[in-house]
Amino acid sequence: MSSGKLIRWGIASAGKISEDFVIALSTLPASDHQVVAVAARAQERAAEFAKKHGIPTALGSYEELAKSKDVDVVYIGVLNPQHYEVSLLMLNHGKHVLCEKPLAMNKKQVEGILAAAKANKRFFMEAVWSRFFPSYQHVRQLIDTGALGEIKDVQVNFGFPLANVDRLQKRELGGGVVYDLGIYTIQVSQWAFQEPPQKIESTGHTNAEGIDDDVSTTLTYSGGRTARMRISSREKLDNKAIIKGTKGQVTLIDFWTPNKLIDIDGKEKEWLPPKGKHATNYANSEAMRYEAEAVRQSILAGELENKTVSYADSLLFAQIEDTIRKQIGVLNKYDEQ
Ligand SMILES: NC(=O)C1=CN([C@@H]2O[C@H](COP(=O)(O)OP(=O)(O)OC[C@H]3O[C@@H](n4cnc5c(N)ncnc54)[C@H](OP(=O)(O)O)[C@@H]3O)[C@@H](O)[C@H]2O)C=CC1
Ligand SMILES: O=C1OC[C@@H](O)[C@H](O)[C@H]1O
Repeated sequence: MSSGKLIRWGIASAGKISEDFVIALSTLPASDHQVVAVAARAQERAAEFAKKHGIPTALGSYEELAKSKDVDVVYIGVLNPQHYEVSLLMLNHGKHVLCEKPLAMNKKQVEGILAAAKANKRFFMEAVWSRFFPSYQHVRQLIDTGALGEIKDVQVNFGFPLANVDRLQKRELGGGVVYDLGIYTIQVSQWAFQEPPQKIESTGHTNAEGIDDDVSTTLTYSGGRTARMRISSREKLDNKAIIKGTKGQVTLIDFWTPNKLIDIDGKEKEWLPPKGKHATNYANSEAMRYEAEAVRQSILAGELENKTVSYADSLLFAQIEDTIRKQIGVLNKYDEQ
């Protein structure tokens, strides 16, 4: 660590979400967060990215980033099938890590990553950024204080027309709507119920390559309470999460990136993150600033995990994803290893 409160980020991949994460960091105080290096599979791409964002070092491999002495924590924005190997690479070189969702291709890989984090005594977190929004923190409070009563039902839909996005549609790129969008609907249900589901029932459709592109799942919790979810890369859905309790309900609007909610009193409540210097590739990515600051706080406190997205959370997310994929018949080579 270079100073009392500064953390120095390295960025693994020069892709879209990596760029958005750097833009989000630029909205935080430079005395707290600095991006010191970016690495890509090709040096030129890293150099172009570094030039645009004023990053001092551009590296032509993730290995060089892992070995860098200037980096405290690595943000991993590579494609899904590479999350496992790049996480291990960084952890085994003593870096703290924030890795994009879905953490890995199955629960077994998640276990391997978490074992490496523990063995190396390094902070590790799956980048489930939604949970760090002020709106999610508000919902947490409503649940924990009993203001919503007993949570009975969660209804959540997440869909966009993403048929032309290769990383969602192609098996070798880690495609599948369960991996890409399902993680969000699962995590919001778990945010509400705070216990593992007792039953998981899914039906789904696949694309011509046999990759899931529209899936409906019901998670049943104790006492017959349910979360009903639909995810789709075929069409736009309402993208809301409605959390109903015995005393009231709350609705997260655009629930994966919710600046807004409809509160228990029926009124809208809004929190807006500041804009960065550049436009982002994905909607509202500046709000990744909340998770970035949580990572800093955890690292400064010497924590290996953050309670908002804990190791146990990531293991359960992966287990639910695995079960859904199995139920709809979308398994892949990682499931056989
Ligand atoms: N939190 C959020 O809101 C979002 C999260 N994501 C997650 O971020 C990750 C990356 O998504 P996104 O940035 O959209 O992806 P990109 O298509 O921008 O690719 C990201 C990086 O992956 C590497 N890559 C690209 N193609 C290949 C390939 N064929 N083989 C191996 N590596 C390849 C490249 O790394 P290099 O630059 O080193 O060449 C590329 O820059 C995914 O895991 C996704 O789930 C995505 C969108 C939003
Ligand atoms: O994380 C994500 O959030 C927004 C979606 O458009 C994208 O496909 C997904 O990766």
